[in-house]
Amino acid sequence: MKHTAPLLPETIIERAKKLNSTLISDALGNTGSMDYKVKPVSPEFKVVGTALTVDMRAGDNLFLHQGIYSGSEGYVLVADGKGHTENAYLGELMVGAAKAMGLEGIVIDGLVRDKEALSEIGLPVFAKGFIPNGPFKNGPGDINTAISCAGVTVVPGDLIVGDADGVVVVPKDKIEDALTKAEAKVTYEEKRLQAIASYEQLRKEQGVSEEDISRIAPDWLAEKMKQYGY
Ligand SMILES: O=C([O-])CC(=O)C(=O)O
Ligand SMILES: [Mg+2]
Repeated sequence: MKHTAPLLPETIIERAKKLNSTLISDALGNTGSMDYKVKPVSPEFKVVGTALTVDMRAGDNLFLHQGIYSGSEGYVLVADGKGHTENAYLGELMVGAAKAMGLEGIVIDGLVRDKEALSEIGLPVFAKGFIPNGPFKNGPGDINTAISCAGVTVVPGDLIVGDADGVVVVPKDKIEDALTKAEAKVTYEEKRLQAIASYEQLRKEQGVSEEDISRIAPDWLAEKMKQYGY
């Protein structure tokens, strides 16, 4: 049995909660996202926390059960279900237990069941879809080892950020840099949103001409388009 990685500092978690999956992926150079099929069971679900990993045999959730009772507040269970599509890895009982244990959420490369109950319980669960078939419970599997989950490497202790767009994994040694870059992107995007809104107002109230395009288009566009003769 391997030890659970220490929780990421609360300052890191609070900063990440003010961001979202897309800003963080931008900060990682358009990387970090799990397969696009991994989505929240309910679109309003969001999760930020420290990865606690589970490796499972395809279609078998024995180690996911154990993982739930190894967890506590601050951790997101990230389980490699090998993209298996014939059995669900969890349902309302396990999600209820995970919530009772204080876990922040569960991310699975695979399917789940009891969709309506999962939406009501409210613990953010991210998965590739739903199927009524239940899982086997024989193992083998592992807890707190490096896994590959839906196309991304997850090491225990990594930062997990999930929302309506999907799930992004930030390797431990890149967290500080990624958060700093994502925070700078927030400032940039706020300015862009303002420019876009002012242009719309100007167009409706006074009308605009071709020169006014520089008021709405991003600064880098004209320079990049020169090579194409624009
Ligand atoms: O059978 C299982 O292990 C999963 C399940 O149905 C539940 O959590 O409700
Ligand atoms: Mg059940």
